[in-house]
Amino acid sequence: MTTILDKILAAKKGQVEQMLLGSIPDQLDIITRPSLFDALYQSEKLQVISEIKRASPSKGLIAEGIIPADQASQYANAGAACISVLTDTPFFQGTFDDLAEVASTVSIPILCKDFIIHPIQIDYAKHAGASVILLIVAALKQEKLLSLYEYAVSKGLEVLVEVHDSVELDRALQLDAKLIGVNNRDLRTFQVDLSRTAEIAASFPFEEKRVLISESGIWNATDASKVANYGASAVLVGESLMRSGDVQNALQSLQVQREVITS
Ligand SMILES: O=P(O)(O)OC[C@@H](O)[C@@H](O)c1c[nH]c2ccccc12
Repeated sequence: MTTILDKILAAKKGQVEQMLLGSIPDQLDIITRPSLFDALYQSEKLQVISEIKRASPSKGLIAEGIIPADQASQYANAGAACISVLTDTPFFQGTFDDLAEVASTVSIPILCKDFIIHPIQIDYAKHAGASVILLIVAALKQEKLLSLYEYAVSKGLEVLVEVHDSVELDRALQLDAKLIGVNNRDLRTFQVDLSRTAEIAASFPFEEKRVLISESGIWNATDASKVANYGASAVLVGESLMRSGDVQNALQSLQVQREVITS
């Protein structure tokens, strides 16, 4: 069965070929951003990574005509730990220009949310001002995953490694990834199930100075408390914040108290 991830990755190969033919845009942003890991590790409150998300394959159009800089300022003012910017165009209607616009507006960490399969995408992310990139374990063979991980680290970037089951968690741990995200959305069926975070948390080595981030399907304080109790340090939230008429209130309601796990 061809999954949405297969389709996205096939399109991404074409985009990378185009990128390789052109030249990388000039580096726009030279500010040093604080470390996302430091903001999350042993935080007493659940932290929020808030996403700029115009559209998605599962939900279609979410927020047409938004201005990324405005949305980003609202997130930062509300106390977001990091802003995630989708840069994939065909499926999510994001761009590297969105990322650059956000980078020139806020000084908190910025995550480039894309389907990275080639180092040139990491160069683009860095040049547009990202301080963190996403690598999706399900999208990459281990050797490729490792080489992209090392390339990003060599460029001074932090890496969020996304997993969806315990086999993938083992692969993330082989890289010695410190920031590990579990996607509650199954990319084959689009079903969201917060107990995915519980599953991963059950075998997550919290005592090893790593943080677990619960991604997708977080709508309210009840959801946030659930994943905080499983052990998540942060949530990655797109749709519910994009649709909210009161970003400050919506975001702050997710910053629930959590129990700090120390070894
Ligand atoms: O809009 P949501 O359900 O709050 O989800 C946000 C984020 O987790 C989701 O956009 C996401 C998680 N992993 C990804 C990988 C690629 C693209 C998108 C994603």
